[in-house]
Amino acid sequence: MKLLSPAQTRALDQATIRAQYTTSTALMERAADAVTNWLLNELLLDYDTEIHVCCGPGNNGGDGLVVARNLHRAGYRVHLWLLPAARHSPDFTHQQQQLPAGLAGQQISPNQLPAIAAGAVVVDALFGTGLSRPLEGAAAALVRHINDSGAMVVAVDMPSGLYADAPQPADCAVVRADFTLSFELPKLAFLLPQNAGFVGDWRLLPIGLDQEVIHNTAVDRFFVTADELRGQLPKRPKFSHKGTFGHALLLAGSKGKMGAAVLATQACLCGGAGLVTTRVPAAGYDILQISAPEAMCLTDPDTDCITELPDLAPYDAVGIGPGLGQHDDTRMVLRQLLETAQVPLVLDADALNLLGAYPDLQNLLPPNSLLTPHPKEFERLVGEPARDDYHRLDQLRDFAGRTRCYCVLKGAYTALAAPDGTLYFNSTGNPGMATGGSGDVLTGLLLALRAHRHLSPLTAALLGLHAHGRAGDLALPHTGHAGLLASDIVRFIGPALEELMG
Ligand SMILES: NC(=O)C1=CN([C@@H]2O[C@H](COP(=O)(O)OP(=O)(O)OC[C@H]3O[C@@H](n4cnc5c(N)ncnc54)[C@H](OP(=O)(O)O)[C@@H]3O)[C@@H](O)[C@H]2O)[C@@H](O)CC1
Ligand SMILES: Nc1ncnc2c1ncn2[C@@H]1O[C@H](COP(=O)(O)OP(=O)(O)O)[C@@H](O)[C@H]1O
Ligand SMILES: [K+]
Repeated sequence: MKLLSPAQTRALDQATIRAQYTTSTALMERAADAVTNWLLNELLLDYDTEIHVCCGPGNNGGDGLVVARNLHRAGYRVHLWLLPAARHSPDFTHQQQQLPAGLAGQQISPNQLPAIAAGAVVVDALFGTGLSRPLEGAAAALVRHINDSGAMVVAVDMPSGLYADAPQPADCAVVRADFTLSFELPKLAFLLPQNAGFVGDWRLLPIGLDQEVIHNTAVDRFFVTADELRGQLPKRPKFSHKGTFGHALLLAGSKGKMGAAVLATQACLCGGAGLVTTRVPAAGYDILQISAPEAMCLTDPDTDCITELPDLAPYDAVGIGPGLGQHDDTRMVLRQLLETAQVPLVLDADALNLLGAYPDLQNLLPPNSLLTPHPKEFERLVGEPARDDYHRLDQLRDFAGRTRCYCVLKGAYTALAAPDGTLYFNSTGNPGMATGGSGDVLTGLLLALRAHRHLSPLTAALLGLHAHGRAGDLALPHTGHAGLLASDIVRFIGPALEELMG
């Protein structure tokens, strides 16, 4: 799915009106009907609930007027509140004229705010994608009043006061919604941790916007869903053998962190690599052979950390980092790997920390390498804290462009930046995956997919991120959030990949 800017959203709106020979009022009614249906069928509003519909002066407010009208006609207890404004959009004015006699909107002011009971539902239709500046005066007062009310808040299209794809200044008033009902496509703002308290749970309501126009709109950011990835993992041919699916080499583990090597190895096996060899310090030999008997184990001469790079000739891809430690000798192994590798690389954890601590190593990164930092590792990698989540995405794009690599930023909605600066956001996963070892599993899975001979670096990365989160989602009903362990994610990698197979 494309993540459009507000200007592109407006253009899409207009193009839909032209392509479907419809009117902007009719489109507004579609949007408002979708919101009304969601309130009735998903939120299960009951007739006793006090509903406050708060409308701004533009088309977001126009949506709100239609929702209020719909609910009023259906017999619900609707209170309609309007913001004072110098100008209203034509569609707002039109919808205001359609209000039934029993539903008069009342204008609010900073010292005349509606009484909202804690058990009420507030429909926030103050501002949507047309927000042009931070809220002040009556709008800011109403937003703070809604936030303090304890009512359930459902935002139409956007929580009012939030920009769709840019940061807002600290301390400005933004609605804290329980649910945000957005039309057709998500907004970038929904995917960023700093906005979680405003957006709440977000849902997409289809309103029949023109698919051809969406298809032809050029964007550099995507929210990647299962529909877009299904079929991208090649089916295994009847006469395939273990040599068909690549031989992966993993360098992982150090004293006290051999489990990371085990998890990444298991994930690489479940990710479909034909053969997996894991290089561990000598102390890891029994651990690895017992816990991952399907993998081959190449021990380092050193007991506790990796000090020598094995011959890379047999391998189709190399992964390095989980539980690796940052010993000086290990750093030399990383340097040698970066200087000599002719096959795809996946770099994680301490390999990234070493790249951060010794930035000259970054100049050696082979193009198309895949790096998988979480935000802290990413900060070490770029050597500068981000001002906010938007700035961090800029840093991610810059890093991918500068190194010509694919760089992940892990979290809920993990982001992937491609060397051309395109951003892809993953749509799977759950908070149960916020547990030690989940990232090691991702590394192993991505390594398997990079060893696959028929996947581009981008497709491998997108499939891996999706399948990792999906495996976590498939594990969840069996484990619950607290009980979900990294090894549970491993167990469901196979089923998650199967869903994506051609
Ligand atoms: N595109 C679609 O797919 C569809 C879109 N639809 C709906 O339309 C919405 C977009 O409508 P929109 O463009 O009229 O903008 P909206 O958010 O109502 O605000 C604009 C008004 O607010 C004002 N204003 C702005 N900032 C302000 C501030 N800080 N403080 C005070 N005032 C401020 C601004 O005034 P101005 O900046 O000109 O002074 C203008 O009057 C979209 O979110 C969705 O709900 C659906 O109906 C159909 C399908
Ligand atoms: N709230 C969440 N929602 C979805 N995925 C999550 C969430 N929290 C963590 N994850 C995923 O779990 C993994 C955690 O990786 P990482 O922080 O490196 O863990 P570790 O270092 O313990 O292995 C990442 O792939 C991340 O996207
Ligand atoms: K809104």
